[in-house]
Order: sequence, then C-alpha cells, then structure tokens
Amino acid sequence: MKYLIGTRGSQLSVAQTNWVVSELKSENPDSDYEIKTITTKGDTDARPLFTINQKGIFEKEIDKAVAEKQVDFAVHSLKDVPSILPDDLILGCVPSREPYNDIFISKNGDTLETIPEGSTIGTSSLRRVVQVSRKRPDLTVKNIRGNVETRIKKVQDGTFDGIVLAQAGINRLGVNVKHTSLSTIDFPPSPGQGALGIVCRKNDQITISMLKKIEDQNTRLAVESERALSEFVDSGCRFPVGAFAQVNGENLDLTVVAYSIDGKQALIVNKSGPKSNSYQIGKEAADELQRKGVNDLAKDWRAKLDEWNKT
Ligand SMILES: NCc1[nH]cc(CCC(=O)O)c1CC(=O)O
Repeated sequence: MKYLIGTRGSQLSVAQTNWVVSELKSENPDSDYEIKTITTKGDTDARPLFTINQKGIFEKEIDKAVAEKQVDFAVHSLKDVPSILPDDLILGCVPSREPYNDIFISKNGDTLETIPEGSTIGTSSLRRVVQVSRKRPDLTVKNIRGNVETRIKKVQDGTFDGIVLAQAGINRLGVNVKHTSLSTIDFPPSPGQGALGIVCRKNDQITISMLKKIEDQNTRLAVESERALSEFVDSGCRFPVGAFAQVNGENLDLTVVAYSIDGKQALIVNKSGPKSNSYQIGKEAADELQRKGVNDLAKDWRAKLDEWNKT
C-alpha cells in the first residue's frame, strides 16, 4: 500500500516526518510512503504568532488536505494542533515523545542566569515571554519569527543575544548548538510540546491500523491530559499556559501553570491519578484553574498584544 503524507515544508517538519516514515517502514515493510509538503498560514504570515487570530495556523491547510483525501494523513508537532479537530478527522497516532523542556541558546554560551543585564531575548511565544520576564525582568524580550535554524542564525549574527526554543526541535534536526536546558518549574512547556500528532480521517480504518503500530500509549495518555486542559483554558500562542504530564507506572502526574499577561501572577495546579483517567485529570486541573481565577488573568491579554504589535 502507498501512503501520501502531508506536512509543512520547514526543515523540522520534514525531519520529523522522515522519522515517522522510518518508524512506519519498520512496522509496515510492505508499505510505501511519499511526503507532500504544504504551506500553511503560519509559514507565510510574518506577524507575531499570537496576534494572528486563527487557531492551528501551522496545521489547518494540511488537515484540510487530509479531509479532502489529497493526502492520507498529516504529521504535525502536536503542540501546534488545536485540541478540538474537525468531526471527520482524528488524532490517529501519537508516537514516542522527545523531551518536552525548553532550552536557552546564546552566542557566547551565557545561560539565562548569566547573560548580561539588558540583553535582548527572542521568542514568538507569549508563554516564553512571561517566563523569561519572571526570571530576568531586566531583559528585553522581543518577537522573533522564522524556523528553528533561522532563529539560531539570529543569535549567531547578533540580532538577538539569546533565544528560547524547544529541546525537541534541535533534537529532531540533529542541530549541534551549545545550549542550556530550562527547568520545567520555571518554563513549563506548551501542552503537547515534544510530541508528534498524526492526523487522519476518522473513517479510514486501514490507515488507522497501520499508524497504530507506532503509537506510544504513555505519550498518548500524557498529552491527552495536557490537551484536555487546553479544551477548557485557551492556550498556545495566544495565552500563556504551560503544562506537562509524566506517566509513572500506572499513575499520571500533571502540572499546569497559567500566567497573567504581565507575568506577575502564576496559577499553579498539580493533579495526579490513574493514567487511565488522563483526560479527567486534565479537566480537573482546568476546573481548579477556573476556580483560582484563570479567566481574570486572560482579560487584559489583548492590551498586551497591541503593545507587542509595536515591537
Ligand atoms: N511552531 C513552533 C514549534 N512547533 C514545534 C516546535 C518544536 C518541536 C516540538 O515541540 O515538538 C516548535 C519550535 C519551538 O517551539 O522551538
């Protein structure tokens, strides 16, 4: 059987799709796979990510191609996939996850703690903006666009003194760049960070069965609880929320953090339970965030976005 795979044309997307193909080939040696790259709004719109008023800016066009049978399935970075998919599509497979932590890259090997006062840090994620500002309020945090390799070049050419990226991105690209890991206590990652999401058609049983052979059950359960949170609390590029879940034996431990847009407040919730209740654990964490006033935190994010638009 031959399968057509949709993905973005970025080096990272192609690298992670090639990895998926190698995993699938190992389990389905008689199948063939061809990659079709598709441009998304996130690839062409140069504005700061969180000002673009569209969920799924890095995946919508690709999932449309799946729905219209132009491709058989799509490979995404899971954190770029909205928690609610169109009715005719499903998250058909979640393979094993890369580490979900963020990393800090600077030109001279400085860490986030040692980089000189007043340095300029680049990120396109509001979550990272508030997390950097909480650790180092003296630093200037500015919007950066471009793919992983472009951002690293902007540190090396001095455009930025430092940047924050996902560990998973440089791992998958095999980029050998000096960096320091950022703790998930200070930098809880985006829900689903480090994981891949393979989207296919709900009624395509042949493709689903083929994909399931590389499913990683514990990763599925962990991201299910992180994404359940996103269903109830707006997150991603537009609202600073961090979440990470760990499966320990039969248990699942979830930590979620929501920030005020100025970074001065942080609502932290820890929830644990049987890993089979992953979705419920995520929902309970969201409910507790609501009780702690998360909606009040979001109310002034638009003013901050307008301010950011001018940077
Ligand atoms: N759209 C940004 C994006 N989507 C996925 C990753 C990294 C890989 C991952 O989280 O799986 C990145 C880059 C980054 O955050 O550094």
